[in-house]
Amino acid sequence: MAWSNADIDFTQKQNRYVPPQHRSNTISGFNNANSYAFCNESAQSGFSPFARFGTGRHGWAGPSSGHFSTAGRGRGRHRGRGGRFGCQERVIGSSPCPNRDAVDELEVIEEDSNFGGINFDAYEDIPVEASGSDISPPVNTFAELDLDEGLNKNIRRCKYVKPTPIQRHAMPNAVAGRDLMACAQTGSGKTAAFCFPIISGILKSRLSLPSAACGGGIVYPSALILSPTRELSCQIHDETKKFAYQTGVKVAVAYGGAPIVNQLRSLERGVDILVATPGRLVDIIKRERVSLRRIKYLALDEADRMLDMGFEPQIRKIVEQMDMPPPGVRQTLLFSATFPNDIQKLASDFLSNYIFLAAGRVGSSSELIMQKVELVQDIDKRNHLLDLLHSQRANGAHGKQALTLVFVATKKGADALQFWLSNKGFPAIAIHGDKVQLERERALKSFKTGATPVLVATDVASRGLDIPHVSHVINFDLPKDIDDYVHRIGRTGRAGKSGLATAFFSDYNTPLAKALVGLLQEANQEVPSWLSQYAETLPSVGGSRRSQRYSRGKYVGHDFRFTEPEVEKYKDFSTESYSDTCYDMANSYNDSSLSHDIPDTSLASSYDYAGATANADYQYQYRAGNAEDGLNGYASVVATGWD
Ligand SMILES: Nc1ncnc2c1ncn2[C@@H]1O[C@H](COP(=O)(O)OP(=O)(O)OP(=O)(O)O)[C@@H](O)[C@H]1O
Repeated sequence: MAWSNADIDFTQKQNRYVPPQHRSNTISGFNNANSYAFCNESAQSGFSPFARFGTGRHGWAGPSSGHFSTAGRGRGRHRGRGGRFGCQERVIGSSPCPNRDAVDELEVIEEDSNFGGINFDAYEDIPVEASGSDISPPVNTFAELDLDEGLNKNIRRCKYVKPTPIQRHAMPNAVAGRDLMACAQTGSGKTAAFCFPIISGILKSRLSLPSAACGGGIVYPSALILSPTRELSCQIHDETKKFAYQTGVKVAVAYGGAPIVNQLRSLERGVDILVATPGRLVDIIKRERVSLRRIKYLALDEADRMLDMGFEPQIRKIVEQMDMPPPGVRQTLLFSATFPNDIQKLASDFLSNYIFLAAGRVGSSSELIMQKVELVQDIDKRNHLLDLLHSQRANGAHGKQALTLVFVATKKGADALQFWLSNKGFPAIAIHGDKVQLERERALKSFKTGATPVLVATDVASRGLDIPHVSHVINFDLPKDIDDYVHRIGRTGRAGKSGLATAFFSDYNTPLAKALVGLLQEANQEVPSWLSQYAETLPSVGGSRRSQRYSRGKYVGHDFRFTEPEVEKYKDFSTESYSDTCYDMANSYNDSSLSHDIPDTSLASSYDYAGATANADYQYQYRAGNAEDGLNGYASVVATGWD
């Protein structure tokens, strides 16, 4: 069902977003989730494809500036956990206990709380922006979606009682057959947001089409879900199988590093939904074991990653040159927690008349994650890490084994740190692109079960992985790109639970300072004064283009179609220009960080270059930069080790 202008209350004025802790009981804005409103002033004068939705009790009061208050973040109704990780650790170069109050007030929602452990209150106040034409209104319950009964049963089995904000908004539109570009914070339920509509659509079309059609040894799946890493594909496969349990919808997975024979065998049994990494998918298509000719649903998880750097040519090949029906014929669903403008632009090639959704600010980190940044020079990092782990061990973790995920820049660094930690009495295991798949799987399993409570990882584990009980993410080496940081810390603070993220900032991370300050402020986190000084006194000498969005004091917060320079081009689509705050055309692509002289500890950059597999098929050079598209900085970057 699409909603019309008549459903919209044009009378509301745009207000600033008021963080939950600053709200009184007086309700401002809209009273319940059934009220929709345009919050930008231009919308009041007539039609606009933009809508913003309140997602909870207080509704969306509409930020005019998009800046969240940097004041305290009390969430009174929850019990505290002061000292869980404590502030007793030695802090090098930063004031001790910079965020003690925040620690004390952090909520702890245990597994056995309502709704399968998800704390929906934590999401209630997240503003959702939707743009596009004929947007379906959000739902408050899964029942409103009119899903297949088998799927509904599985949703209940999974203890999904109520949809998260991104699910409330994305699902009705996806069920209505619309293409989506959807952005929501890490751990906020994006997987189900694209899985449920796909399963439901397949079940509904069952009446007219034979399932998992097979002909001449070739299978013709109806849905393809692509993700950048093997582990993430396995996870999505597991999740999708749970949701499709006993519905007759067949789900299979194909990913590199594992024997292809087994995967082909499982495909032979028929497949409706194929979850895959791009490299292995191309392989099985070339072997003529799978055809994409009947794809009705294409979902890209971590879509910005899939269309960034090394993956984009491969994705383009799969989507445009391998028999897949074109946009408009198939339905395309793109999801991620980050979506820089330049990638949005690229992504629009794969979409048709799509709806853009953003639950929270595009690229923002969850406020459920307490972020600490500490000034630690490279030479001190190991000892500092040890102090943190000792302190954590001393403080205990509610009788549960707290899992700590430590991100480093290089595979060598991961192995070395793992070995060193183990020798120091902290059982650790490493995961990176040089490990064979079996080792990677073992490492993950050992970490998940708590057998090895410290996982040292490169960025291969930074996106999408949903590991319960990861209570602390430590950026031993910070990534160069702020979006990578957002994904890394997003391995904690998931599904409404709180988490802690500590970053070791050294002089080499100077280019990230401004972006980090912006992100911390936006997420209501304490900004150490020394970090502000880095940001202010040392101008950003490069940094990735995405990092620069903060340094310019503006956020990528919106649908790129309606950011200033694009309005002309998309005139037919929108008669209004969007007057809200967050313009950021990615017009500054100079990424000198890629050519920086950087120490060995951060050599590999966030793309785990050295993870390059021997198979040349998996190595893609991003298109050589040219003055026209401004992508000079990305020439010669090889992004591998993911698939
Ligand atoms: N409606 C719901 N009710 C209860 N639990 C949910 C619901 N939706 C998702 N979850 C759970 O929340 C967790 C996080 O979900 P998911 O992995 O889909 O997050 P995500 O947004 O894709 O995160 P990332 O950006 O890191 O990939 C999962 O354990 C999932 O089972």
